[in-house]
Amino acid sequence: MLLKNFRKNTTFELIYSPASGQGVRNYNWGTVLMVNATQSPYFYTMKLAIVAATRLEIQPFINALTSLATPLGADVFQWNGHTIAIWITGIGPMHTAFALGQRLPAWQPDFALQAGIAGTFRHDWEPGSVVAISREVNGDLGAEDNGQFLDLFEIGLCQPDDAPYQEKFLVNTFAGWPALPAWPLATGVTVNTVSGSAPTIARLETRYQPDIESMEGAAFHYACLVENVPFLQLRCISNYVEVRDKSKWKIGLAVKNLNEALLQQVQQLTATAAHANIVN
Ligand SMILES: O=C(O)c1cccc(C(=O)CC[C@H]2O[C@@H](n3cnc4c(=O)[nH]cnc43)[C@H](O)[C@@H]2O)c1
Repeated sequence: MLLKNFRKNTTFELIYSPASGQGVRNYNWGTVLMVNATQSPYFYTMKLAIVAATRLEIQPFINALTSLATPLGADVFQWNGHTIAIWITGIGPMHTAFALGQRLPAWQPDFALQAGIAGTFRHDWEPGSVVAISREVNGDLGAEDNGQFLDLFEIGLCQPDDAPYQEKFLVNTFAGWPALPAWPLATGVTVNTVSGSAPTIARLETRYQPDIESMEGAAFHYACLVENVPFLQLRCISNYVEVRDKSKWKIGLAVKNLNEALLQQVQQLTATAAHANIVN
């Protein structure tokens, strides 16, 4: 939140609650602050991290930012007084976890937003549809036992409710996010290997009832939950999870729709926060 040039005894509705900073960090959304001229002014700008596995997936968004915002450096922009950083992590959970493990604690963003294309298990969902992921599960972290897959929890190396897991899932409650996402909510499963055989697909569906498959979602949820950063994962469906036929993937459509949704979400976030700049 940025409060500036306020008049004596002005009240402000807290429109944006930062995850970091000082002074107002413990207030909730909707809190009305009374600020008087004897108090030090609080200057808050939102720090937003946009996370993607590949640059290709969010290139249209980066192009839009380049024309609408002020570049502050490589992959860092200023928009409506807020700082937006683009973090390209690489494909898969390992690359994503390492990148976020380095960057989240170092930069401490107020919000993190992951955007990417994904496969869907739901044959009634259309390629090009955008969803927000409400919970994630690791799909291939465990052991094979004589042809049967056992996940970490079934082996007993982890308890289903060991923090930050909730019954095996990495749940986004959207706590700290300004509003519930405008897109349908979906369950995501994260894999190292894109599922492309009937037994693997059946195993994942039976165990976890996922709607969406990606290669980074669980790592993003895990990192944000551990670092206590409010987060949102947006995915746009590029393909069905089925026996691999890349010729059927609608990557162009998925990237287009993903980037429209991403721009809309970021505009909403920055505009809401910018509202705090308005001085009466
Ligand atoms: O051409 C290939 O064989 C190939 C193999 C693995 C991945 C790719 C990608 O282009 C995926 C990039 C990116 O997209 C996400 N994604 C998209 N569809 C799926 C899916 O069905 N299952 C898992 N991940 C998917 C993923 O998050 C990657 O980052 C191409």
